[in-house]
Amino acid sequence: MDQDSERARFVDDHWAKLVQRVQMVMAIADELRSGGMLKYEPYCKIRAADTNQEKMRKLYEVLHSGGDKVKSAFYCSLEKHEPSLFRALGSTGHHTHSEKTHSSEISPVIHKYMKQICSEYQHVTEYNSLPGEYVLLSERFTQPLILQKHRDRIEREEEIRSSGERLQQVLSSRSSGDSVHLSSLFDPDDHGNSPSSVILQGNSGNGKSFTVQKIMMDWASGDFYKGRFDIVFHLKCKEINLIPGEKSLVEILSCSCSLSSHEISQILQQSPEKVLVVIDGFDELKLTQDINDTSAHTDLLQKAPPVDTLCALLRGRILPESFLLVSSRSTATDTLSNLLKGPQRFSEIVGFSEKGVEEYFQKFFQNEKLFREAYTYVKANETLITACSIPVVCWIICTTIQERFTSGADATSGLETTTSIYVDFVCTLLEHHCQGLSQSVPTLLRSLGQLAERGMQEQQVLLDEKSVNETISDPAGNPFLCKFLFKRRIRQETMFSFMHLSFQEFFTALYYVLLDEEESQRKLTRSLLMDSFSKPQFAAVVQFAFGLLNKDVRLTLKKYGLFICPKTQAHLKEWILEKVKGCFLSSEAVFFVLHCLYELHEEDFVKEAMESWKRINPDGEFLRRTDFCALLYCSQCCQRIEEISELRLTSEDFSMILPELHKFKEASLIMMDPSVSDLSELIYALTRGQTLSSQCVCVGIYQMNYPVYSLNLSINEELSR
Ligand SMILES: Nc1ncnc2c1ncn2[C@@H]1O[C@H](COP(=O)(O)OP(=O)(O)OP(=O)(O)O)[C@@H](O)[C@H]1O
Repeated sequence: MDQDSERARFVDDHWAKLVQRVQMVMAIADELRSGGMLKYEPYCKIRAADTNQEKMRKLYEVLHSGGDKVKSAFYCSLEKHEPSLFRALGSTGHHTHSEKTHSSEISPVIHKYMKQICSEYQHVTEYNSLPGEYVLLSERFTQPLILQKHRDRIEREEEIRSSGERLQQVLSSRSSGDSVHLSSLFDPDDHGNSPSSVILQGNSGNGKSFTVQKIMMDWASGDFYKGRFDIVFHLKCKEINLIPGEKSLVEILSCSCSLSSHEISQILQQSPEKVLVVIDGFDELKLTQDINDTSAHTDLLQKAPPVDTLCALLRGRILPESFLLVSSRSTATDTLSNLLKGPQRFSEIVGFSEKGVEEYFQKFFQNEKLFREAYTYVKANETLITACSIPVVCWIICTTIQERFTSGADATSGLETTTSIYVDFVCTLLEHHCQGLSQSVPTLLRSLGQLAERGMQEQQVLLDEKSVNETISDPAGNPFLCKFLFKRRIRQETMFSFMHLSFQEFFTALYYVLLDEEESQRKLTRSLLMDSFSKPQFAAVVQFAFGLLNKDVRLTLKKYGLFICPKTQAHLKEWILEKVKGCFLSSEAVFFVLHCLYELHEEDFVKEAMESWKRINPDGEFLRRTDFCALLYCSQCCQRIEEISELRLTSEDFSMILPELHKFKEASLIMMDPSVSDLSELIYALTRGQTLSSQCVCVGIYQMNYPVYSLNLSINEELSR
């Protein structure tokens, strides 16, 4: 097909849109007339028509009768007088002279920009990186679960309350197993419609900035959006807040990348419909004007305060044909949505799925053995594996475990407590994800604790806006809170929550231990501990409270001006000593106490408690791996334990407890499906005196859940020598 026919085809194909959108009809008609393509009479008819659409219809009669040559002339005139529309329709591929010069000038510039993005964005500086240290993005980035769906109130509540396996089931039911891939964020929906702007919502630490970095890197490497976006710009709202004076969009973009204002201006004018601007951290933008402001700021080069210029871009006043991807915490999504041009699409980074957590650990350790050890340990702890769905928690846990490996220990020796990981998480967000807090850290954490406790007392995880506003001074700027909008009949309702129930429990515990002596006596000791066993919803709170008493944890809290009164520490410890010395504890209470001691992680005190515990009776209950780790740690802390009865052991548990067995004066074990080697190891250990010295061990052997036989292995000191 020759050039004229191609251009004629273009005009025919886009005629319906041209009729609606061409504004400069008379300028085009004048040019056609002076080029001898339009006679006087039809020219007058066009001029006499009332509307642009009518003028275009009259013009078409001329184009139609004039054939490809006239249509080709119209095509060139259109390019000149309606450049934006012309580019939006995506020309013929046969470039006119001016197109050719532009693209040949611009593509090396874009190419250079892409190379520069690749070299900059492939590196990640971590929170603990020393100067000059970095890791590669490819060694860390793991695709998070992204949903393009608002969940209703019941669904949200279910997600916040579920943990472990159950949470995974709940999340996969939300996505029918499909996470949206980053490369598909702008794909057409089922009706063939593509969005102009995409909202990428996510809680603090869920990886919005990280995801943006990955998108930039993949576009610049040619993996994403090829052919769709010629150029992708990256703006960070927290940096825009700091740009002084008045700036045009072109100037703001040039502040954030290696291109000059002139190069940017050329690129934007040539094909605005091939431009994607990624704006990270809308929640951090210090809005200066009313979001309903209607000032006409439409020019790429018009100067205004940088935040106002950015708002004009978000509204679609500047560069209306471009595409926007804007990340925000949930606390600012409603404001963003009111501002942002349409059609919009909502997407949410929910965090890592279990598979994502596994992949992250694999990438982090890059060693199969270390990965297995670390992952198995974390997977066994329901609270930790649930918290790992927050990517930054994965980083904290892997970094902590790796330090243990480096110092020669295995993942399970001198384990980190769950509380210490939660404290690290809070510190990380306070240090790296809070800019310009409007209040002191102690005030912020105390108010969060108060809110958390109120919810716990009322057994609520979704907290109404009124209670939140009464307790928290700036909920929108608080990285620990999430905000949801729900439909309620004909209105919207706003609710808040913590990232997960376990964080609500943690903040409640923090609140209790930070109270002054009198308040702590009233709230914690008298009310909560007195009947802690009848308030199962507070079990995790009490365990976290013990975790917060740990010496290292207290030292960390002290850095933030948070002090736990010595009397509160003493009360909690006295309470647990009374529990273990006193009456018979149910199997549930046994594990509860073991976990409190584990979280406290203070060897001397654990020794005292274990040695005064008369009879530890798990009552044949099935032990979770975390229960077992807590028991193991507690027995490692002391020399002698009176009695443990009906301790049910799998083959794996058995090999873990065997080195500690000699500490129990009396032990009755239930061994589930033991192998011959388990039994011979037991006998070997007993008779070699590794375990028994005036000790009594009874072993019930179970096969397929049925008792098969029992052994009474009491050996006196003489024999064991
Ligand atoms: N997809 C991911 N793959 C690997 N690590 C991730 C991922 N997402 C986040 N992380 C880890 O979590 C940390 C925090 O992520 P990021 O800074 O992107 O959070 P954010 O959502 O932007 O938080 P905020 O709203 O507070 O700005 C990262 O530095 C990184 O260590």
